[in-house]
Amino acid sequence: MKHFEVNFDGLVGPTHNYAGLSFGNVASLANAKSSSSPRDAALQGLAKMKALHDMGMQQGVLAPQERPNIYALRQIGFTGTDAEVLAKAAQQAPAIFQAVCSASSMWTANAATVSPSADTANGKVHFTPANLTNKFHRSLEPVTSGRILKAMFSNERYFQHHRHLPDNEHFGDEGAANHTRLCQDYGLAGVEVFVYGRHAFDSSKPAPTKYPARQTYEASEAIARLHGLSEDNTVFMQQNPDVIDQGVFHNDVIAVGNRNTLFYHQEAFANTEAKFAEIQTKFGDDPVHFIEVKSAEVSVQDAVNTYLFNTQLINLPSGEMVIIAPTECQENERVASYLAELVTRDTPIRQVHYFDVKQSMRNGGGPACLRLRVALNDEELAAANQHCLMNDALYGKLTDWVKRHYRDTLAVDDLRDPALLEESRTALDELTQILRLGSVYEFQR
Ligand SMILES: N=C(N)NCCC[C@H](NC(=O)CCC(=O)O)C(=O)O
Repeated sequence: MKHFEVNFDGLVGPTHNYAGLSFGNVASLANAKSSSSPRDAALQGLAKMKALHDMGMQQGVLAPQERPNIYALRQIGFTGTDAEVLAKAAQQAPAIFQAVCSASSMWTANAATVSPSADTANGKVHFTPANLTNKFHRSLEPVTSGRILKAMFSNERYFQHHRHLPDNEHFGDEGAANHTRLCQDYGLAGVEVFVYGRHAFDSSKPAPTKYPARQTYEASEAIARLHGLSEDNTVFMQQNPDVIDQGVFHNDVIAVGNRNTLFYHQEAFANTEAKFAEIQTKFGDDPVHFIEVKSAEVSVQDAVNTYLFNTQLINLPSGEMVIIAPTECQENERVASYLAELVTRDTPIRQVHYFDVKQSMRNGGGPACLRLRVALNDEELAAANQHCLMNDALYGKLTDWVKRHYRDTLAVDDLRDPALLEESRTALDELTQILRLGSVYEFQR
């Protein structure tokens, strides 16, 4: 039996914009109110997916969500036709209106936490959509994320879907952005590492003071319970509260793991030594490569600005491990020279590939934010929705679809245009046919 890690990248939605919605995410606040290009954003994302497919990787696509979210506006009392609801909300509650327009579902590392069948008690692949309660605009995602994931992984013999955790900050869950899995091979039981920012039910424990800790310990524990993980293959680690206060709003902004390698910044975690010892014990006899980047080599600030750790660490079919990095890393002298040197060191990482995902980066979303990892064996892969898997034909269809439906530029003021809602629905209706998802959107139900 063969085993793969399949990366499902989020397709950027037609309303991609910069609204400054994410307190604690430095890029989101810095670029607030700039104009965006939904078309370029979607094409940049597709180019990355196609390039990984061309490298021989299994690559998938995760559909975006319907925005503006009229239903959320109706729920809070705006009435009338869809156009009237939009106009009233834009005028009376502009900040809320911008939040319901966000294309933030593109960052699919926050769509769900996924545990592969090798780790779970019942031998199925488990999915729990993230509730994303810390940000209103993101809390609108989990129901549709769950529907889309079910439409992609519908076979109950192999896949089990859970409801998202209680919609409350005590169970704040940010999905795979705060979860990484170390293993000797994708098909073997691995160690699932959950990284949380604070304890919700114990205020005596350390927590950041300036910016929010989005992921709680209690949420991480709940996911491990739901997925039927055993204590022997689960580790809970706290993120260093000081780095959250420096703009590290998700753990995947400061650490990334793949197979036997954890690439991380010296300041990433609290209680690092004891937790790494636990990871090594649970991992087994083979050594885990803990690749530490020292603050003297790359500062936390440079890591946050360039997303050195929001890189994808992947194994090519040849077995070589490579880093997929944003071009921001190449443009920063210290980070670029660090990476150039890293691949000459005695670690499993052999190459660096740079990608332009600047449209996403301006909202604090690097290559790793844009993808949800799902480790599957060949039977499970065959049971998944094949129309969501990247190949030359799908790439052609999706680039054509983007060019026909997406605007080249979008200013925050354009969001109030009722035509944008219609454009978005027309595009998504066609997309569900291309990806054979069925009626996953409210407007289709
Ligand atoms: N690190 C990972 N895995 N994901 C990045 C998510 C970025 C996203 N930005 C935003 O939602 C900004 C939207 C705006 O400001 O318009 C967030 O903060 O949740």
